[in-house]
Amino acid sequence: MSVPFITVEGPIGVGKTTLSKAIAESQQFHQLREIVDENPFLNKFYDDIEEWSFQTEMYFLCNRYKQLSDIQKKFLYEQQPVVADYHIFKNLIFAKRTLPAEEYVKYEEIYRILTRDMPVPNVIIYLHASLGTLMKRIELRGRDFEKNIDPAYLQQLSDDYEVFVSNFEETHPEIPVLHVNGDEIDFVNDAGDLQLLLSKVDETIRKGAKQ
Ligand SMILES: Nc1ncnc2c1ncn2[C@@H]1O[C@H](COP(=O)(O)OP(=O)(O)O)[C@@H](O)[C@H]1O
Ligand SMILES: Nc1nc2c(ncn2[C@H]2C[C@H](O)[C@@H](COP(=O)(O)O)O2)c(=O)[nH]1
Repeated sequence: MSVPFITVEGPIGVGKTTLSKAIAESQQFHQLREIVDENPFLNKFYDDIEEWSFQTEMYFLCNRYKQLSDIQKKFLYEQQPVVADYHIFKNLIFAKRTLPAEEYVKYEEIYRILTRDMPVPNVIIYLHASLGTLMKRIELRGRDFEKNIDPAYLQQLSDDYEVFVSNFEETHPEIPVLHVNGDEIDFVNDAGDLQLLLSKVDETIRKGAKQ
């Protein structure tokens, strides 16, 4: 049995951080949260994606590399379960969308080198929702730099996630992926929905831990 390492994935604002916190609390797992507000390029990125994409993607990649290396040493090697609000593959989804092709090729090489010995999750929870729901939640969260987020960019990323996750499931059949429709399940305001979801997560963790 391997120690549970769960990642919650999905497009911007879908509820990854919120759900991973709920899982961490109910299962007594360590919660790994991605660093967003500290990213010095994100503000500028949303003003001019073309100009700032390389710095932004490299920052996210280096930061996640460091976080996951630490998690491996301090938690997973010690048999302590972890739930993260991202899978490192999200770097490729964003970078493919934001970098010019020739830069993406270089970026992907660096990504492969850095992630070669990164811990691999044994369960993925994939949250998805309609554009309307994502926009509402981003507004609710109220981050300044996301105020003028382009709905087309958000929709493209959502579509990219669908394609990526479907390919991932084909290439990694041993890793269970729990799909959650965020339009239908309100795990923030409906305690019944939350309990139902947590029990499905629990079932999926059991499946994943047998790998
Ligand atoms: N299932 C849900 N139902 C209602 N509100 C939600 C739901 N999931 C998240 N939210 C709200 O949407 C906002 C964005 O959630 P967050 O967890 O930060 O998303 P992410 O980490 O995917 O970007 C937060 O204000 C959160 O309370
Ligand atoms: N260009 C990139 N932007 C990213 C990446 N990871 C996150 N982000 C942005 C998207 C949101 O504005 C904010 C928080 O992300 P959530 O998915 O947690 O809402 O940061 C990335 O790799 N590249």
